[in-house]
Amino acid sequence: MGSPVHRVSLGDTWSRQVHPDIECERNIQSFNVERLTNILDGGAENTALRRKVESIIHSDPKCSLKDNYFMTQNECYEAAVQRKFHIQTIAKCLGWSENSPELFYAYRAVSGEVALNIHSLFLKALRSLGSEEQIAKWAPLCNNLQIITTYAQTELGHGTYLQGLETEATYDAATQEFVIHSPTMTATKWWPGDLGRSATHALVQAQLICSGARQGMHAFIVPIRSLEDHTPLPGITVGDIGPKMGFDYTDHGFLRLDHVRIPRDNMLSRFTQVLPDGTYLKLGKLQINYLSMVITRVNLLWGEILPILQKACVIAIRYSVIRRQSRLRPSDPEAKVLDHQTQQQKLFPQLATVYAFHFLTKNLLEFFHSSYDAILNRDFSVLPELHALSSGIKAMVSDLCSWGTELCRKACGGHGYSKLSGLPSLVARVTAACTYEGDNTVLYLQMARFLEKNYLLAQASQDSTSQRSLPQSVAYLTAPDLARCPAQKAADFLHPQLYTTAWAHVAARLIKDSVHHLQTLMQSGADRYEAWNQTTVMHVQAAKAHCHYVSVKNFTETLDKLENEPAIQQVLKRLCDLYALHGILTNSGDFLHDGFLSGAQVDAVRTAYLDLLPLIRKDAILLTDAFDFTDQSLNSALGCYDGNVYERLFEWAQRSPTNTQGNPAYEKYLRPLLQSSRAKL
Ligand SMILES: CCCCCCCCCCCCC/C=C/C(=O)SCCNC(=O)CCNC(=O)[C@H](O)C(C)(C)COP(=O)(O)OP(=O)(O)OC[C@H]1O[C@@H](n2cnc3c(N)ncnc32)[C@H](O)[C@@H]1OP(=O)(O)O
Ligand SMILES: Cc1cc2nc3c(=O)[nH]c(=O)nc-3n(C[C@H](O)[C@H](O)[C@H](O)COP(=O)(O)OP(=O)(O)OC[C@H]3O[C@@H](n4cnc5c(N)ncnc54)[C@H](O)[C@@H]3O)c2cc1C
Repeated sequence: MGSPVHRVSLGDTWSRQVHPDIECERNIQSFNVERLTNILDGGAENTALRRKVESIIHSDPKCSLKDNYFMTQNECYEAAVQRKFHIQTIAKCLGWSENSPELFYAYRAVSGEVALNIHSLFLKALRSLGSEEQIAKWAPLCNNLQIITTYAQTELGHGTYLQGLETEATYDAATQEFVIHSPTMTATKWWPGDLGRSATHALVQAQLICSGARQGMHAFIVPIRSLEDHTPLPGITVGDIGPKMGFDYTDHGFLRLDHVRIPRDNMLSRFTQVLPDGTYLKLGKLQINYLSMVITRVNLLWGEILPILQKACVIAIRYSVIRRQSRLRPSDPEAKVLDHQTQQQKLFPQLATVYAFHFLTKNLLEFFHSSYDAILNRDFSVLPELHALSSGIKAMVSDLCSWGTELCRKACGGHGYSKLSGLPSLVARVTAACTYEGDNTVLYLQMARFLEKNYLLAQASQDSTSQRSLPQSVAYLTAPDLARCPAQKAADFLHPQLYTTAWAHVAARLIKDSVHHLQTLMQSGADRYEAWNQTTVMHVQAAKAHCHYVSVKNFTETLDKLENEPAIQQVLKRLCDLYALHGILTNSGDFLHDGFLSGAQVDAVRTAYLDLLPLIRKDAILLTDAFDFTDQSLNSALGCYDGNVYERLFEWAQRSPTNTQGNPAYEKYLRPLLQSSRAKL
């Protein structure tokens, strides 16, 4: 079972012996961990390929994350550039192409801690918004790192409201050029990754001005630094935005453009074009230029956000079987902290959530891949649903991953506050995901707008004879609804059909209430804009409930597909039950509000939920092992596979420069202070 040699991978003294307190957790396996790893990887061949790539990356010391926690911002950035450079060299030698699974696994092995991440997001934007000629010209330059690129959209004054971006791209028909200009201080681009110190080219999102009119946000490729000596080109002011909460390895930057001229061909023109005489052509809605954000949201969920909570769960749960604190009975030895019910209540919902989100994100990726070619070929029919789902799911997953990662950190007590646990940097990193690629509230509201439209369509079709089919994710809005939950005892709440229906009921009711409230305000004289703002709190609540429903339904459907794996199906069903019931308990007011659940039924939900905790407890370590993170990529003194927490924490602390570089403050201040007070003693 598994590959312990692969997992016991740090190669330090402590790795040779697995701590008995974690070893015994692995002695009785109620399911095949390796098989679950294969399922998570999407097949045994992917697991094998991933491990092969990991062993290549981990055998190169230049790719190591070992000393990261002791580095300054500058050192982190330099090390991340070095890792990027080495991975690129390895990829070239071994023929790993852009978007290959090998490259994806290589970045996973180094925990994504490489420079030039936005370079890959630029490439995705180029491939979605650029014409075939533009892709043929720019993609090879990017792939060979002949140019380094960034995605420069956000400005000092605006990030969310893209119609408010101030950077201008004015077409000059006389020279067939665009003049890119930052007219105000607030038009300064602010935040783009890889911009501060690395990028030679920026994909600048700017207001197109041509044919005498402002045409909205469009994407332009702008050279910003010399390819000879990396100095800023004429008209460019560029630099780093300074210290941040995290992401020390990324050089987030600022950019001001002073009437910078670029050729007409540098406007990405798959869906919109400016002809030589300045005529403007557009396919579909202007918001098609937002397509690159849809793509990035989906990809970041899978590649960046989800693994953070997975790792946090691995670290916190492994640590919680080593850490002993207090006695459950006076005569017992001290208990593993994971045996305290409250510790299980903190950690197991996070574990269940991250499994739910794994399958949810996988499904979203599949939906994205099945729609993407059609969109590129100008069939925009699925775009509204894809945009709504990617917005709402990005918001829910990043919100709950952020919440869950912080909870895992706190669940490790004092040691969770040490950077050496790995948890503080995970928290700092995942928190950013609630903001980048769209602030979560704003994204929930995009989902809410889609729900409102489809609710009204559902109503209209119920009132008429012709049935209109709704997008699949909102089809439940036309399904018959139960007014009361039929459950009579705790065990009834372990039926996926029952809790999925409960979530559908609550989501549909919250959508209905928010839309009706909006309409009531409008009927009483408020205009749509005012009425919308007065109901946004309700819309966000409805959007959250809908996303929760989608995730519960998706988890139950995933279980159905595992009928050939009964042991794995059983262990995942417990997580699915826990995920759904935990959601009901934390939002019980919404279920009680219209009498769908009674107080007694909520008590029964709690009983069912609490009964699941000890069942999950038995498999907890195995469920975290199944993610199959290497010790190098976890980079945590608390979370290693072997469980030798204290030895490693002690040894890693010795490496701190504060212990090896002497103490200048002693010479300057402490010695004089101590010596002067000694004279008085
Ligand atoms: C790759 C694997 C992993 C690699 C690892 C990498 C690690 C790297 C780690 C971190 C990387 C971070 C990178 C971060 C990058 C960024 O943050 S880039 C900047 C991102 N910025 C945003 O996301 C801005 C958010 N704002 C918006 O999206 C929009 O402005 C808005 C909120 C949608 C509002 O726009 P507006 O023009 O006002 O539109 P509306 O009036 O609200 O809507 C009009 C209609 O358009 C539809 N619509 C809106 N957006 C889209 C879209 N994206 N796609 C399709 N359709 C869209 C909307 O639904 C409306 O439709 P109708 O209702 O039918 O009219
Ligand atoms: C780590 C990191 C990396 C980033 N990388 C990039 C990058 O590579 N390229 C790039 O271009 N940008 C990047 N960004 C910028 C990021 O995309 C924006 O910060 C983000 O889109 C949020 O916009 P904002 O900062 O303007 O927030 P604001 O919109 O100013 O948000 C402030 C508050 O206002 C609320 N609010 C705003 N509008 C509304 C509304 N319509 N309705 C209700 N509430 C509203 C929000 O909910 C929030 O509470 C990055 C940011 C971070 C933190």
